Amino acid sequence: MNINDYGYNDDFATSFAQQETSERLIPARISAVFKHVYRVVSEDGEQLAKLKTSSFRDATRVDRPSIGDFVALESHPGDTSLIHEVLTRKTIILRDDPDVGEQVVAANFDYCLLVCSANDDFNLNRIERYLTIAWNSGAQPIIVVTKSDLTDQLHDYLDQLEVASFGVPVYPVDSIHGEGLNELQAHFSAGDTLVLLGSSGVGKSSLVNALAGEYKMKTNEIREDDAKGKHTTTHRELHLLHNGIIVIDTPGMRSLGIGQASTGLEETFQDIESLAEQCRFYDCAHTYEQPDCAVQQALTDGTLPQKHYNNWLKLKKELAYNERKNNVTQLLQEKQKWKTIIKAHRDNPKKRTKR
Ligand SMILES: Nc1nc2c(ncn2[C@@H]2O[C@H](COP(=O)(O)OP(=O)(O)OP(=O)(O)O)[C@@H](O)[C@H]2O)c(=O)[nH]1
Ligand SMILES: [Zn+2]
Repeated sequence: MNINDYGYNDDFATSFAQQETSERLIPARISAVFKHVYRVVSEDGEQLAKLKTSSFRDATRVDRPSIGDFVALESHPGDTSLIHEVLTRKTIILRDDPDVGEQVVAANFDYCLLVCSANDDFNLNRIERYLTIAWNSGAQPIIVVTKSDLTDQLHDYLDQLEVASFGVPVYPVDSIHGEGLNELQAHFSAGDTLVLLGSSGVGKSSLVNALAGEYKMKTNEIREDDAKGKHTTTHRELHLLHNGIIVIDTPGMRSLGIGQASTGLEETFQDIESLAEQCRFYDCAHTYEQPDCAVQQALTDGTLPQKHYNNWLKLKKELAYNERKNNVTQLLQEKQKWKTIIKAHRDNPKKRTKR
């Protein structure tokens, strides 16, 4: 098995070369994430791996490997291998989970496919949300309109997308009969990694199967705890398709908040952002009827669609909320740090504690 087939390239090799260890390590990619164990692929083939405890003792959830990550592996063929380090990520999608906090949904993908279907589910606001996430991830967004065979209004949908996408490529496809697939396929090369963002039922799995030809999405099971004979299944997986394209499949993609995607928001709403720049009021919120506000004027003369503007406001609010929440978290962490320092000082007043 050649790790380059899995998207390993010079950038990751540079990150890998920075290891300072006497052990023999090899580069590997995380191809499945289970509760306490990972599946990795490397020149030694497919194997199970665990975190090397000493390397990840102080690691946050975000520091730990996620699907798509490249890692430095102490390989033990036939036994459980050890992950020493996560190599510098090229792209990333984060998700703030109310139960477990911030975590990495996927890493190191080249393209974000924003999948929507050409039927009643078609929703421009949702596309704008996905665009925001995609721009912020660092990967290139591509919009795929599935089920093109089920509508006679395809051109209407494509027109709407052309306005909203600012040059992001848009591909209509019919995954069942194969229409439009060659055009989409031509966008990718072997070794490219894709993630698909889209609501349940829009046709993500069908699209992957269609792109892959004979490939069928398979389900995976793993025996996690031999002593108790427990089985755990997962959907966090990375697949190498027969045409050399790599697809990350994770349920985390179905409902995503925009997190702190301020860059993504600027890209997605670049028309409003540039209107806002033209606005002559220094700290205008562009939200209420102010006769000379450039944004309000564009709304009035109809050059700025109201729906697009409303979604911008909504996502901006969500962003502001997330940032406030993050500040509170930082504040609490800071407080906790000082508590620890004060306690250490109290327990041992002579010893100076490091901040
Ligand atoms: N006619 C037509 N049907 C499609 C197309 N793509 C998907 N479908 C159908 O839409 C349904 C949902 O497709 P899936 O591929 O399972 O959707 P998904 O996005 O993977 O759904 P989740 O796994 O729930 O996220 C299935 O019945 C597919 O056969 C298409 O291009 N044309
Ligand atoms: Zn204004």
